[in-house]
Amino acid sequence: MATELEIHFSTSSSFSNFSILLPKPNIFLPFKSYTTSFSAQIMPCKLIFRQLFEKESSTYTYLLADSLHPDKPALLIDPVDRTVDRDLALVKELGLKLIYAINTHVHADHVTGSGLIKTKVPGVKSIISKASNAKADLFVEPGDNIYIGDIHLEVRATPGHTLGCITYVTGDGVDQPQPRMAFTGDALLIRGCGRTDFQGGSSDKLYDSVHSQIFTLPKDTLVYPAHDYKGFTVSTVWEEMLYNPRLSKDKETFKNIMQNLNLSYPKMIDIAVPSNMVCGLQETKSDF
Ligand SMILES: N[C@@H](CCC(=O)N[C@@H](CSS)C(=O)NCC(=O)O)C(=O)O
Repeated sequence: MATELEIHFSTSSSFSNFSILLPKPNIFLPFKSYTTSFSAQIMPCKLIFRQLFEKESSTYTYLLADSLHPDKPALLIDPVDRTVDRDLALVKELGLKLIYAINTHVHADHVTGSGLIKTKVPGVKSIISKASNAKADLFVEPGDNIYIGDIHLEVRATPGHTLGCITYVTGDGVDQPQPRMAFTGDALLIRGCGRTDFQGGSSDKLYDSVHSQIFTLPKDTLVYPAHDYKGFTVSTVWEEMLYNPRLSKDKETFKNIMQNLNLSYPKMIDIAVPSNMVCGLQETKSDF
């Protein structure tokens, strides 16, 4: 089986990371460099990270894996049923072992791919919050950690878009990806946030969730949402605290903005919600 030489470069002045994958057996040479020249400082950079897009619902799925672990364990955050084959092909191509298919919440606009993934890759466990009341193999609560090899995601409760919304944040520690990364689902979008008009939504709760659980993270924490409708891919806690047109305001102004969004219901809501309550398997045989 082909293995990869993975070289990571990062600059001290920006948040960007990029990697070059070369076909070489079993050798990892991680570097950290500043500006254009290699520095003597060599730091392990373990994370394989990919942001994947599903265009009909404008949903982001995230692939994370520990490249230094012999098994290369991986997880997918918010997979979509329509793009499961693409995502699994990537997992295979990169030589990863998928262990978890996890959701930030019960989606209303598309069907989760986690149930379908379980039928295609035996052994994968689906994960959702206990507060969602949805079915899955494993349920997480605030303070829990999800491990893939030596990398972990911390579970933070961020209700408000739905009752059971959670944000997954990469661990706090020198051996964890730097800067930290927050997978905010629909709680915090880039220059926006999830609507609060169904599924137990509450603008009051959403404001408190984002301010207490996300805006308290280090300012350089990268914000990766579940959707973007304008072409943005990533933001930071600092940027959203300053420039989010809803959540940078005081709570009363925020509640007023949310009350007057006047959005039409997602086209797929009547199919997506019941299906996602059973891990996306309503149409096929559920194993729960
Ligand atoms: N038009 C889309 C649904 C768009 C939408 O309502 N998005 C949700 C997240 S998915 S439930 C949302 O919270 N949007 C916030 C906003 O400010 O746009 C469809 O028909 O699927």
